[in-house]
Formats: sequence, structure tokens, C-alpha cells
Amino acid sequence: MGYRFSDLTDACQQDWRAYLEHDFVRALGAGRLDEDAFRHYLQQDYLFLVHFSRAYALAAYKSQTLAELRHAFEGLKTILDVELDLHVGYCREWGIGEDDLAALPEARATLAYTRYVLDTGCRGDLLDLHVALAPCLIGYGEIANWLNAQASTVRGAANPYDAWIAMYEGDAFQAAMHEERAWLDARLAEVTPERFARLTTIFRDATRLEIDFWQMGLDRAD
Ligand SMILES: Cc1ncc(C[n+]2csc(CCO)c2C)c(N)n1
Repeated sequence: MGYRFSDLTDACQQDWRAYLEHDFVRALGAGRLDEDAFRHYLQQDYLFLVHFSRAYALAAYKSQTLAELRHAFEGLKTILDVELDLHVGYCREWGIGEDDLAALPEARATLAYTRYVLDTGCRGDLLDLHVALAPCLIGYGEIANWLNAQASTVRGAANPYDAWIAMYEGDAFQAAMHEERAWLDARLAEVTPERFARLTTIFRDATRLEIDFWQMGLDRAD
């Protein structure tokens, strides 16, 4: 007993590194990612964020305390008022209008990932749901930090994806990532080895679905 978040990443190190260091991420960092691949990713990520908002609503439903309910409410509010607005604005800069977003067909990788998270949350408790969300919430912050540590990463106007990296390295996002880590560390400290094994399966599944999401972008898969 006495687990923490890093025990989850240690338990599936290979999948975790494959997600953080995916070819999509490397190409984005080097500024050589195909623009249509990025556009496809941005469109599907809009759908991802819509379902992600529903997962926060599910976290509210699964809350046992007022503090948990407030936490879920703040998360839902941030994603609706901040993340989705930012994303819609960013899509516009890439030539994707709001009408396009409203009419998007959902790719299989988006369907699989988002519904997996929602189903895991429905079946389990708040900790199961947070562990299913952790690759998303914590992974992107780690990706920005990993990219900044690579000599191949190009920053500034020479990289058309610089704003994407800037968003996830920013203080607001990094603070949210640390808060989520601390929440998970506190909860994981209490779980039995049997429960930890089940949580590892959820974390690994969600990490592999993130890998598929990157690959869907690269392949422009529907
Ligand atoms: C496939 C996919 N996975 C993770 C994220 C990252 N992300 C989505 S919402 C959120 C925090 C909300 O407050 C973060 C970090 C993404 N955009 N798309």
C-alpha cells in the first residue's frame, strides 16, 4: 500500500513513453507535422472536448462530498468557458469554422476513447473516473515539458505549432496538472494492491487510447 501517481506510469512505462513521444508529437515539436494531419486532429479534439465535458458532469454525479462536487463543477466550468472557447478560436485560425465543427463525423478513435472514459466512470467510482482521465490531464503537460527538453523541438515563429506547445507549458495548465497529480497521490495512498491492479488496467487502457488518438491524426483516419 501507499501508492502514488508515478506508480501508475511505472506500471505501464512502455505505453506511457509511446504516448508522450509519439511520432505525431515529435513532428509537431519539430514543426514538420503535416498540416492536414493537424487539422484532422484539431477537429476530432473538438469532439473529444465535448465528451470530456460530459465526463466532468459525471464526476459531479459521482461526488460524495461537497468539496468533490465543487471540484467537478469548477472543472466543467473551465472546460466550457475557457478550453472550448480557446479551441474554437484556434480551429478558426486553422481554417475550421464553427459550422464545420458542429457537423463533424466522429472518428472511431474518438468514439473509443471518450466512451471508454465515460463507461469506466459509470461503472466505477470517482477514483476510477479520474484515473481514466489522468493520461489526458497529466499527459499533455508532460508532453509539453518533454518537447521543451528535446534538441529537435523548434520554438517561436519558425514552428506553426508553437501556440499548441505554449498552451500546455503555460502556468495555468501546469498548475492544473500538479493539482490533479496531488489529488491522485492522496487517493492512491489509500488503495489496496488489488484495487491498484484494477486502476493500472484503466490507466493503461486510457494511455493506449491516447496513442490511437495521435495515430488517428497522422493517418487522417475516420
Ligand atoms: C485527445 C486529447 N487528450 C488530452 C487532451 C488535453 N486536455 C483536454 S481537456 C484538458 C484539461 C481541461 O481542463 C486537457 C489537458 C486533449 N486536448 N486531447
